[in-house]
Amino acid sequence: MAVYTDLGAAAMERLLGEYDVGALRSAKGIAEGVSNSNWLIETAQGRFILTMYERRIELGDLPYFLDLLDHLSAHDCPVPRTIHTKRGDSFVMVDGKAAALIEYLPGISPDRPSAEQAHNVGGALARMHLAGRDFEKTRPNTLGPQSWIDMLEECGVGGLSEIDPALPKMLTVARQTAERWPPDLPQSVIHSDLFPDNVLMLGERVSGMIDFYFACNDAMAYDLAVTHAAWSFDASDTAFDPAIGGALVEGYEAHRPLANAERKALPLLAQGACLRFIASRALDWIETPPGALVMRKDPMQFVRRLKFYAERGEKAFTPSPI
Ligand SMILES: Nc1ncnc2c1ncn2[C@@H]1O[C@H](COP(=O)(O)OP(=O)(O)O)[C@@H](O)[C@H]1O
Ligand SMILES: N[C@@H](CCOP(=O)(O)O)C(=O)O
Repeated sequence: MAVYTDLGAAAMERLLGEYDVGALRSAKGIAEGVSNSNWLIETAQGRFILTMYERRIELGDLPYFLDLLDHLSAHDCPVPRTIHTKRGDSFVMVDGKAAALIEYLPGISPDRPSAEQAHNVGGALARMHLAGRDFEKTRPNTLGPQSWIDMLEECGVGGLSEIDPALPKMLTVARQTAERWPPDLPQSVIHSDLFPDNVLMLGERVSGMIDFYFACNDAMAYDLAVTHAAWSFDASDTAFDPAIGGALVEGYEAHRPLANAERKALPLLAQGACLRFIASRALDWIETPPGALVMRKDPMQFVRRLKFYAERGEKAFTPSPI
């Protein structure tokens, strides 16, 4: 579940009163998600998402994330707009916590994406990268190569091996990958966490890309590699689906063809993407006590994907027509 804060009816009405969205009709907590509290809000004017920022988010980064939604939406990307208060603010403070009202977008996150859906997600990602190039705010990637090493070191060899005996080795792999990390690939705004649960779809069409709270300025090809690693494997992780991976890359390149250096870098970028999720999941695993309300995600899932990318190299990214 992801409603960490109990906002009573009066507090909710007061909060919504800051906005020009009409009278509050209902507010329902949303079960999905792990980081923030989310409510589906209905007012006389329609539906909205209210997000209260609970963990991992620096207040100083909120203008980047929330203005980015407006920028991308104004550039015809399927991204929800930020609703501003009557005073023009993009977020409000409630008992010391920041909260923002976001446009509601229809759609369902796919659990078994089709190749056509993957193709369209690749296209939406490329269009987002193109639209992000003239976004005036910047934010560094705080989850870049050094952070994987830092997070794994924070877990400690003992902590890692308690999760799985194969995990401590990832510290060496992270150091080696960081040393080989390509420094100068073309950059833009990247989502950097475009998992299926952060995409809403209506049939084959992408109706929404959400959860931009890891967005930053970094290599566009890295974002494609993250998305590839997040979408192209079946839930049991036993199989890579070349039709999904191929369609994703092909859909991306229909809008933004990759430069040779980007294409060559993809296998390493995908290994880095795996390390980023291995490290954050391992740290979350250690910091989240068993029995907590939040589901712990398995770091070993991305150890297996990392091995796949190391073995398969460029062949993992060969486009296959849908
Ligand atoms: N703009 C939106 N339109 C429709 N549903 C949304 C929107 N934003 C979030 N949601 C819903 O809320 C859930 C959790 O949102 P998310 O931003 O992914 O939370 P978290 O950061 O906690 O993972 C999503 O799975 C989706 O169902
Ligand atoms: N996609 C990440 C988890 C990020 O959490 P979120 O709740 O902010 O989407 C992973 O799978 O490890």
